[in-house]
Amino acid sequence: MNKENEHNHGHHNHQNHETHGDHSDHSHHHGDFKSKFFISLIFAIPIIILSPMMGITLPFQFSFKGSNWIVLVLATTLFFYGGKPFITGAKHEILSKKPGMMTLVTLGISVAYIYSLYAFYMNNFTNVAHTMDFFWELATLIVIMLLGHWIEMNAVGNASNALKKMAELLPKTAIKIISEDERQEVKISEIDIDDIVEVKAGESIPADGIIIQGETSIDEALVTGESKLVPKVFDDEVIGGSINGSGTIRVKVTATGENGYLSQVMGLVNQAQNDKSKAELLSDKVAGYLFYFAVSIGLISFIVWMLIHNDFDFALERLVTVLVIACPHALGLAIPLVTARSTSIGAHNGLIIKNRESVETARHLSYIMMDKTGTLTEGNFSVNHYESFDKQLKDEDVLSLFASLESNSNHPLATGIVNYVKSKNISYSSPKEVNNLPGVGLEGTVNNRKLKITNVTYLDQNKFDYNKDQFTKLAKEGNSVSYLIDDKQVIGVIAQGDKIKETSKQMVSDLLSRNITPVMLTGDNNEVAQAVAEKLGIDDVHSQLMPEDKENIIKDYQSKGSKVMMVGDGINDAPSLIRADIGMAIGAGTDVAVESGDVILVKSNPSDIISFLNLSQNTMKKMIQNLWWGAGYNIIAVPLAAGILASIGIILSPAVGAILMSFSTIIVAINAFTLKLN
Ligand SMILES: Nc1ncnc2c1ncn2[C@@H]1O[C@H](COP(=O)(O)OP(=O)(O)OP(=O)(O)O)[C@@H](O)[C@H]1O
Ligand SMILES: [Cu+]
Ligand SMILES: [Mg+2]
Repeated sequence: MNKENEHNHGHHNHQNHETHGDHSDHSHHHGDFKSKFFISLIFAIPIIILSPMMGITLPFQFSFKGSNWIVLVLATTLFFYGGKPFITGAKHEILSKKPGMMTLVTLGISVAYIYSLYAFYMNNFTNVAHTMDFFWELATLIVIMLLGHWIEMNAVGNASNALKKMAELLPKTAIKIISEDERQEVKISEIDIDDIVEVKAGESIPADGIIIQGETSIDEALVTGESKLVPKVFDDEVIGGSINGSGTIRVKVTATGENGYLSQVMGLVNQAQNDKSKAELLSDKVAGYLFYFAVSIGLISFIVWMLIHNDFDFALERLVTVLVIACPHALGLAIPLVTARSTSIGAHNGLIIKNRESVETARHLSYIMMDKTGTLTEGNFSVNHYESFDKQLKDEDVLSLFASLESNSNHPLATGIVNYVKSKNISYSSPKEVNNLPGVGLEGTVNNRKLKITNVTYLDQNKFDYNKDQFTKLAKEGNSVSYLIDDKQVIGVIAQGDKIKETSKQMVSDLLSRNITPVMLTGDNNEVAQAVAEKLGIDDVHSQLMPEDKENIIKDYQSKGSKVMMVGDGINDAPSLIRADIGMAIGAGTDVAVESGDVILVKSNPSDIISFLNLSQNTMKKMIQNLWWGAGYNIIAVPLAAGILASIGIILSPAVGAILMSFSTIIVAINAFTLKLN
């Protein structure tokens, strides 16, 4: 149930292209960080030069009488101006009761600022021994924080602007054919379904449609990932956003705007980026803990250093460094960046990942169940034998009856028969009162005769007489065999063969080498199922299944604790696609299957099953690496910042802490960006 709900909202998400997930909350500071960085830098330089404490590193001093006042004014301005994005961010976090990165940074710079005010007061208005102020530390800290966050934002932008790139695939205008000698350039938004548009060589296709004139080859890299020209002729489908090769074509538009293929994919990618996956919820949690961890370690190290050295300045510096270094910025981006990248790599390679959890589940799979027709085989049936058993009917008459009854069905067997009959120029009529018999065939009235087309299971169950030897022979040759019956007897037979997809065999052996057991689930007869399974190397075969059997088999395997993926294309596969831990729909299949799937294979190519497993494996690897770079590094960084190695001279200043914290984010972004499919 739960799962179905998820799917539903997946289909209404095209409106929210504007909305963004939590993690991009601060992306509107993007420009902010940049200009604030440069202006803050200008403020920081005199602060650093005029700060007396810089004497440690500089052999001479620039300070003069009264210069400390200049430092105070500049630093105060810098704190409020440069620190503003962090302070505002912290306010948001505290109001929503989720103290995190911004709160840590704000705590860090506030402690530094307030303490410096105190030092300033002590130095200028009391006779107490010299107290070190922190203004130059504050200045460098703010400047580096701004720089770091600006670079981070850029990196994040690059990793997640796949959507923008996709949107740019569609041209802005199109040439609409109004009449034979009138054409008009119109905006893309003004194209309607059934309009005819002309696409010249080298131009992008403005909308999904069917070629009604001309021939060409088209670069469909947006679905296939590879820039390869696919030949297209009359009646072939074209996808909006793909690029026309050498010929001029006229296209009758079948889908525009939000219904177009590209928009749908963009909607899915967008949704995937906004939904929180389990890994992401985990990283949010860790980020929350990190706040408390940093504050407690910071305070503890402050107290410990006070007890050891009784040096307030030193202790305070350690506190600030801890707060700064623990800024979980990287963590907030660790998972979303990887998923954004993974989803868009998928989409560009014909793998549409509707439910992102499937990427996380994929590594636990023990079984992949596959429907036969359309999944492992082409689903283009040729007719190998047909015969009449009724003396009144010629073989061709039986063939015509088969075609008549099948003519309204879009089952692959039906399409095979109708195409064959059309190619032989045999006429057929329209059926009446057609009724699908799931897992069996169909019934209906043709020329006032009540007829059924069924498989052998039905004949056996209902005790019809038929030629069993002939059946065994046809089936052993790899044929799906269907019978035509009236209420009393079998009046004809048709045997249809299908070709195994080229990449099926490789896919099966790849699965086996990954220790995933391939299982075939088919409604077809045992003999054909065995023949196909043997050719492919599949040992676990379930045949002559009724649609509900597939779901039950999946439940069965699941009840033993296994994770199961189902790959299918038919209406009858929809329940099992939903039932399975991952439902993978073949893109060329029925809409119902596609709606029920968590993942869609646009190219209908079995080798993409392996690509999906690879992508998911690589994605998980990157996520785990990123969790370490985003949070795990604190195991080392925080104690260092707290001064645990001070005894051997390793002490981090707050500014160095800030540099390290930015590094971690940049590493996380680069790591996500280098995610590959294979
Ligand atoms: N329109 C039809 N014409 C003829 N036979 C049909 C038709 N629809 C279903 N059948 C019969 O029912 C059986 C099961 O069909 P179904 O579409 O449920 O198969 P399936 O479980 O998807 O298996 P697969 O796709 O692997 O062949 C078919 O093998 C066929 O014998
Ligand atoms: Cu940060
Ligand atoms: Mg099927």
